Amino acid sequence: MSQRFTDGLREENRPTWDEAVGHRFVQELLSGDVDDAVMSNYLIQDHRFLDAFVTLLGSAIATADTFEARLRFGRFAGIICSEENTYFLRSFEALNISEALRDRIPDTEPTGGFAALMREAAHTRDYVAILAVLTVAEWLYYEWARMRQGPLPENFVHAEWITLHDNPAFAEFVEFLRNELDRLGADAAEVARDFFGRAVQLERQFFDAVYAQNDPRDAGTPRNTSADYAQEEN
Ligand SMILES: Cc1ncc(C[n+]2csc(CCO)c2C)c(N)n1
Repeated sequence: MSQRFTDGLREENRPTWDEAVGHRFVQELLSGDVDDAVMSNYLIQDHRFLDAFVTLLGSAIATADTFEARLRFGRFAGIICSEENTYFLRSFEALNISEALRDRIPDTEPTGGFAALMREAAHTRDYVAILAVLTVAEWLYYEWARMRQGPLPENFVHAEWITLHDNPAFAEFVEFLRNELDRLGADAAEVARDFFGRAVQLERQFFDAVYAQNDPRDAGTPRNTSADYAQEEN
């Protein structure tokens, strides 16, 4: 049997893919040991990621070449715009992160890079480019979430972020995305490889960035001397 097109894409990006799936953040999340400051950094940035992601999903709804695919994207958009958003809001409350504080935290470079990539893919109006980015974002998360061997962490902030990406409905959606990209990608391989590869790089950088920052809950206090917050003085 010949290799799936999406398996080939992953193989081309294997080292970076594995660095993301096996990232320190993932390991600490699965064992329930992520520091609150790190989790806060992650969730603040990821909540913004979601905004551009929903834009990308909208473009998938608009460009899909079958009614069946359009319906699946539509149902998925419904879930993300409801349950997932409340997860973020409940987590921000548990971590004591107010909306005002979130507003003071700038985007990290990977957050900005991801938003730009997703907007670029959406703007192409090319279903293959859109699928390539969506597939990385979903498949890579499914791969790390299903690596868990021990019990779920007790903290809901950790546990729910794992179960959101490790459940039968999500697995089925990942399989659907891969099938779509398998079906259409080979005839537009350059576009698929370009967007897929850039998305994998950004996934790894996104995890790296959460360890490169201060505790966001210190934003605006003297300890945080980053020029990123200089605007606050004005
Ligand atoms: C940087 C980053 N990459 C991928 C995902 C995964 N993801 C984004 S939206 C969505 C759908 C519902 O969970 C999923 C799985 C993420 N959260 N953050």
